Amino acid sequence: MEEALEKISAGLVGGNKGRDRRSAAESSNRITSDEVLTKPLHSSLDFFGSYKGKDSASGHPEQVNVKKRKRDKQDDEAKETKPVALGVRKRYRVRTEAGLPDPMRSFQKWKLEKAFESVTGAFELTEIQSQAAPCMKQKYEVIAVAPTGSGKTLAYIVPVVKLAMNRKKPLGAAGCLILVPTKELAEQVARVTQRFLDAAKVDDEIKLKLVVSKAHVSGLAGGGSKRANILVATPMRLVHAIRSRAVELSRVRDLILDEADKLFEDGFMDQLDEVLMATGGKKTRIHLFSATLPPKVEEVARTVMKTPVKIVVGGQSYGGGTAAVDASTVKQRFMFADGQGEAGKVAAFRRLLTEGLMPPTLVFVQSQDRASQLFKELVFDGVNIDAIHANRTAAQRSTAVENFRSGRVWILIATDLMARGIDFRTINTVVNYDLPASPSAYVHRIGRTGRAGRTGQAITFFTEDDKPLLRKIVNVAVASGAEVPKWMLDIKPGERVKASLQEKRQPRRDRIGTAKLSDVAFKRPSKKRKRQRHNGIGSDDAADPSDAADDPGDEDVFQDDEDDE
Ligand SMILES: Nc1ncnc2c1ncn2[C@@H]1O[C@H](COP(=O)(O)OP(=O)(O)OP(=O)(O)O)[C@@H](O)[C@H]1O
Repeated sequence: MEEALEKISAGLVGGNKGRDRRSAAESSNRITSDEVLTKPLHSSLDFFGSYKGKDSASGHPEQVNVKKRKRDKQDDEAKETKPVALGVRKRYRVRTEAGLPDPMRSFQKWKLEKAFESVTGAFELTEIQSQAAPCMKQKYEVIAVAPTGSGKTLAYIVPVVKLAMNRKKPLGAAGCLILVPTKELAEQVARVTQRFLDAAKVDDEIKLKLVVSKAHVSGLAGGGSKRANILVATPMRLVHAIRSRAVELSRVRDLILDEADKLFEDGFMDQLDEVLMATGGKKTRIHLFSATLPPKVEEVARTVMKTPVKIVVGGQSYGGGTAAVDASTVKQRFMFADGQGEAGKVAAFRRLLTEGLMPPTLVFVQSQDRASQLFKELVFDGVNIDAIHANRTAAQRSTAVENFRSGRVWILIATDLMARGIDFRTINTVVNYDLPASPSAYVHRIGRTGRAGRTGQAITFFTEDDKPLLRKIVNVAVASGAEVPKWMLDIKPGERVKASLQEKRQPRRDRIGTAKLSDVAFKRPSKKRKRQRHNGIGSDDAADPSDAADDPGDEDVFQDDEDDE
């Protein structure tokens, strides 16, 4: 990550100035990558981005821009008196900077409340929606950190649609670009956006295009992107489209980086750089949305933002960054599942099954291989089970997701491909069969349950080998209000040192199997049970072990799936 950040800071510093960016970077005013990484540009902001300085006219970027934006006063945001706005923020645990637009209570004044209601089934906005939407509408660049399942997607979709509706002259090219790390998430965001456009009855004027496959890129080639107002894309596919001149991004006014911290990781960095170069330079506002935000990502992102404002909902700090977890909706449990090595984990999982694990259940493992092995191990147990990871074809992944959504599959085994953004409202349980590789991976994985005000539970297995990293993850759980046994907080400091080394280097694990299951209190079902059909899963030579947690290389695998589409 460090390496990647240095790469982007070296490449991007000098500002997001579109095609003249390189020359700007070469100018004598250029900030070196060292400066970016060691000297916070916004040292006058406290941890949550509140302004601490005394002199608002001293060149502080947010303050300057707040003044400039007085011209927007006539905008039709819900205006509330100051004390009411403060009360709303306090009640909502929203931390933000002074002088920003007041939070909105509904989208009534934008005449979008009915569309919003028809998509969400709700009239009231969530915290992040109430604060991020008016900021985006008033043309700030938003850094939004809010819990998983708190409606961040519509927090950026609604203002972007409102801005497009207000545009007097068509831009003649996409005005909004939404970038997300996986194909599954892009499809979901596009689906939500299209539903919102339809419900708002603006689908004739505001066109959406999805760019996640070769076919999509070819479809854009004949000037298709000129007829699209909103593009939703994954980075690699978009880069292909840029290189083949299938898209025109110079008119992009709002660039939304959803799961922003992921997009700033190694595998995506060069692509992100290329996308930024193709967008509209100074005229492009960049927005970051995520439930987790490491400080270095924020620092680097701010170097390419012009009017950044930070909004944090219910955030806790972890490892110096911000994570938004809502422990009131996700009950977190940790289970020691060792004793028999990997067989101990299989036994523990079967115990959960016999005790009545609440489906639908999403089970996370650390690699494609392990997803295949666990599937093979459980497929005879009489539960409807499937697996999803980047080594399956696009069609297999879509079927797995569809079957899980519809309830035909109760237990879905997944790699971290499914850890971010994916919205299955009804997931009751998340099982971290393998400990996540980092606290942020933990936050995103457990956030697949307890969404949109529902409750759910997250059960995390760990073994002796996991103890060093466990402490960091337990810290996030505790900070979010979860209760853990005291001994977990007593892991020795020496082990904590090891944890920093081990992060992202997950332990080598034995193959998942039943070799030592003699002591397991679970009756294996008859072998006669018909084997579930499961294309592509379970072959020994199947997978590339590098389909590890948080591996942005997952996207590379997507590129090979064209024939399925
Ligand atoms: N105001 C609202 N009231 C109730 N439900 C809502 C509201 N806004 C959005 N939702 C619903 O909440 C669910 C989660 O929304 P969304 O996927 O945008 O969450 P998110 O914050 O982006 O989560 P993640 O961090 O996991 O990506 C969706 O099913 C969405 O329809």
